[in-house]
This record gives sequence, C-alpha cells and structure tokens, in this order.
Amino acid sequence: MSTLAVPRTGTGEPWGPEEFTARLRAVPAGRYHDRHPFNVRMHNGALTPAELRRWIVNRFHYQRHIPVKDALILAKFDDSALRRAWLRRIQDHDGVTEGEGGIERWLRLGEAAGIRRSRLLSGDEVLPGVRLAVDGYVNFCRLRPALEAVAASLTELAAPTLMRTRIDAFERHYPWIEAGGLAYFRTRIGQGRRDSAEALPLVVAWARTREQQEAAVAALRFKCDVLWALLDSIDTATAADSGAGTGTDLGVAGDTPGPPAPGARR
Ligand SMILES: O=C(O)c1cc(C(=O)O)c2c(n1)C(=O)C(=O)c1cc(C(=O)O)[nH]c1-2
Repeated sequence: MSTLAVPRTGTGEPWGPEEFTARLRAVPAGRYHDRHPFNVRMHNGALTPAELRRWIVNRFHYQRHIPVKDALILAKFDDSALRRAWLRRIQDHDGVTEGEGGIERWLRLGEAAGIRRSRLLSGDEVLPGVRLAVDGYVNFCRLRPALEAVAASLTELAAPTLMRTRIDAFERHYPWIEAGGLAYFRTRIGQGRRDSAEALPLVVAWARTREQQEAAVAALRFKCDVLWALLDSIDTATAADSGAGTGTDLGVAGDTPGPPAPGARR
C-alpha cells in the first residue's frame, strides 16, 4: 500500500500547528484530482455523453461507499460528541428518511443524465479499477487509526472549489443534463466546507508526534491517489472506446443496458 511506501522518519521534532496545517493543505493543492486529464476534459466540455455517463455510473460506486467508510471511522471513536458529528456525515449521504440524502441526489443526477436508477444501483458497470480504488479507501479506513482515516477525508479541503468548477462546466457544456440533477454538487459545497473545517482541527490536535504527523500527511496523499486511480480507470475505458472507434453510449435510459464498458465486470 502506498502509505507503507512513504518513508516515515518519525525522528524529528513535531511540526508546529501552523507548519503541520500548511503541509496538510499542500497535499491536495499539489495532487488533487481536479488536475486529472479526465476532469480537465470534463471541465473543458470535451466529454461525450457516453463518457460523462460512464463517470456518473462509476462515481456512484464511490458515493455509496462513503457512509460505509464513515461508519467504520465512527466505530473508532470513544466520545459521544465525535460520534454525533460523524453520524451527521452518514446522514448527509443516506438521509434521515427514505428519499433524502446524497446517494438519492446522485441517483437523481443519473436520471437527469438519462441513466435509470436501477442501472446505478445494480453496480454491473463499475470498472475493476474503480472497485479496487474504492475498496482501497474503505479498507484504509477500516484498518488504520482514526487519525489517518480522518486525515484521508481532508481532500475535502479542495472539493468545494472543484464542485463550483464542475457546476459551471455542466451548465455551460452539458445542457442536456437537466439542471435539477446538479443538486448533489450544490449541496456538497457547504457540506465539504463544513466537513473539512471540522476534520482539520481534529487531525492537528491528535497528531502529537512527528511520526503521527507524517502518517497523517501520507494518509492524505493516499486518498489523493485513490481519487486519481479511480479517474485513471474511467479514462482508460474511454481511451479503449476511441481505439475501437465505437464511442458506444452506455448510459441512455432504457430497459436494456448497453454493452458493458471494455473491461467492465460481467
Ligand atoms: O466529486 C468530487 O470530486 C468529490 C471529491 C471528494 C473528495 O475529495 O474526497 C468527495 C466527494 N466528491 C463527495 O461527494 C463526498 O461526499 C466526499 C466524502 C469524502 C470523504 O472522504 O469523506 N470525500 C468526498
């Protein structure tokens, strides 16, 4: 796992809170997935409907696992206030009642793009690399200490800006997606800000030794790699389409799903 590959000296004096915070912030500033070629093409309006639909289908796999990894993190806390705060994250995605929450909003995004919710829910078209990236994140949160699992969520420091860029890009370049479908992204701007503003002081307070601080920075790097690898996988499927010259649209609403993406799990 990449966290093990990151050298940890752990021998130095701990960084002061300001330096540590700056080092944490520098991670997504340098390697967040907003720079990934697939996202760059999305923002430039260069994606075909088939490519955008493939992204929506595959990103749903990430979305539906966020409350799972948050439940694993919650189980590590021995403090009621912390558990309450983390429970809210789960509710942000699952809703408090049926028909609410981020997962429901993502399903509506799919519908706004012409993808039936049953196709998202089936998971049939999730690419192998996307499965591995998401498993990697969930298992990281399962196995690593709370400090590192919470530090990994700090990619959200960069997410609100990306959400704004994405909303602008969708409105400008992909008007065939019904406007109501963008509610997921609009809601996440505030939630991402609040989540990262809450998590950052926890990480700064919990990491008392240099080794813990370095582990937190490594966790955040690992999470950036998860997001990057996820897009690599989607991008490779896109490249395979172009190579085959098909440009097959896998996502149009209909009772019969299109053929699976190249490399998709059958
Ligand atoms: O669309 C994106 O680019 C993006 C990125 C991230 C992120 O940075 O991890 C999250 C989300 N979206 C998101 O919607 C979301 O709910 C979320 C939760 C978390 C997390 O690690 O706890 N990251 C993200």
